[in-house]
Amino acid sequence: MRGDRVITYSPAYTLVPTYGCFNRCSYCNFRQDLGQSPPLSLEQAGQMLRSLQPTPVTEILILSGEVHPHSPDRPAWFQRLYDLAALALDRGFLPHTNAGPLSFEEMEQLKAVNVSLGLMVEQISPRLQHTVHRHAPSKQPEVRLEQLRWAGQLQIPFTTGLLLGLGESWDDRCQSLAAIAVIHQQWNHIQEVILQPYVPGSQEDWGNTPFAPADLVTLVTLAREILPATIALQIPPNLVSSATLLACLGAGARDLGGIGPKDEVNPDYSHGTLNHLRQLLLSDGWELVPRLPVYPAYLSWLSPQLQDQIDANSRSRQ
Ligand SMILES: O=c1nc2n(C[C@H](O)[C@H](O)[C@H](O)CO)c3cc(O)ccc3cc-2c(=O)[nH]1
Ligand SMILES: C[C@H]1O[C@@H](n2cnc3c(N)ncnc32)[C@H](O)[C@@H]1O
Ligand code: MET
Ligand code: SF4
Repeated sequence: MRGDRVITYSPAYTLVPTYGCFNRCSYCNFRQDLGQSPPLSLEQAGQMLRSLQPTPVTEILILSGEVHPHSPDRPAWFQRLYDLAALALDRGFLPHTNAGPLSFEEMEQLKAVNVSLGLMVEQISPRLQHTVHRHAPSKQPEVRLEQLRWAGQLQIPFTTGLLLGLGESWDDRCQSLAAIAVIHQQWNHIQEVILQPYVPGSQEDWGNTPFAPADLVTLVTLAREILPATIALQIPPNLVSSATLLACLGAGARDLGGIGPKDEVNPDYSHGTLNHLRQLLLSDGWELVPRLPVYPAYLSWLSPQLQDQIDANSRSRQ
């Protein structure tokens, strides 16, 4: 059954350095106003990591609200991102950070303590800067695409994706995918593309209609045509029905992303049990298999220290 019937997921736990964010994306269920969210201390993180040590978790997803690039608070905010990733590594986990746009130097520093980094392109249509991203300077398309280029230059295995249902057209979606494909062509660093449907949550003001499930299946088909075959397509299983998930797999999606106790981005939609997912996939002949937050093709890009850590990690979990 192995081979072309395998679907992967990453056993993950999410650490949130801060929910405070200077952007206000209309659809966000995560952010708090700056100063309202006490930062996660290294002591708290250390305790949490200790409690995760006997579990199958390998990935620590570090997902953060953002401080303005020119704010005097930026260096302390960045230092915490760095320290949390270093701590997670030290405790035997593999960090993946998605904290919004970084400077080139910040990205270079995080490469030393993360096995991959991530940033959603979301959509490259500039029209959204006048609607859902009116108060979100970090979501300027050119800023996002520049992040992808810098990650390529730095040889950082990278996760990106589209956020769907923001008011974009089919042409916008295809152009966003094409922009990712063009950048990947130059550096070969995009390991996976997430197709993330907008679903309404209880913490946002926007409350738009959810992205249509049939359109998600169509988009998987289109993405498979636009992106090279080596890039995995990821569908978050907690945001779609069982039937839609199976249809997306049938259309070419091959990964379910990080699965853990809480989806911090969509806290109203918890992941079912792994057993339930495994059974569902099995009913269509798919085998659900854990993976690391770095895809195998990119291991040689990591520092010798990170490679050693991955070796130790796989030995301890055999
Ligand atoms: O549990 C989640 N994991 C999210 N992840 C983690 C993802 O599912 C994987 O665990 C990592 O990409 C590692 O392969 C993201 C990673 C990114 O780089 C960018 C966006 C996301 C979004 C989510 C998300 O909404 N929920
Ligand atoms: C971590 C990533 O999650 C996405 N994101 C933020 N809010 C939502 C939502 N309500 N639904 C789906 N995805 C969302 C953004 O694209 C962000 O970059
Ligand atoms: N703030 C970052 C982004 O939007 C990551 C977390 S979003 C909940 O890209
Ligand atoms: S989606 Fe990310 S950038 Fe936008 S408000 Fe939420 S935390 Fe901030």
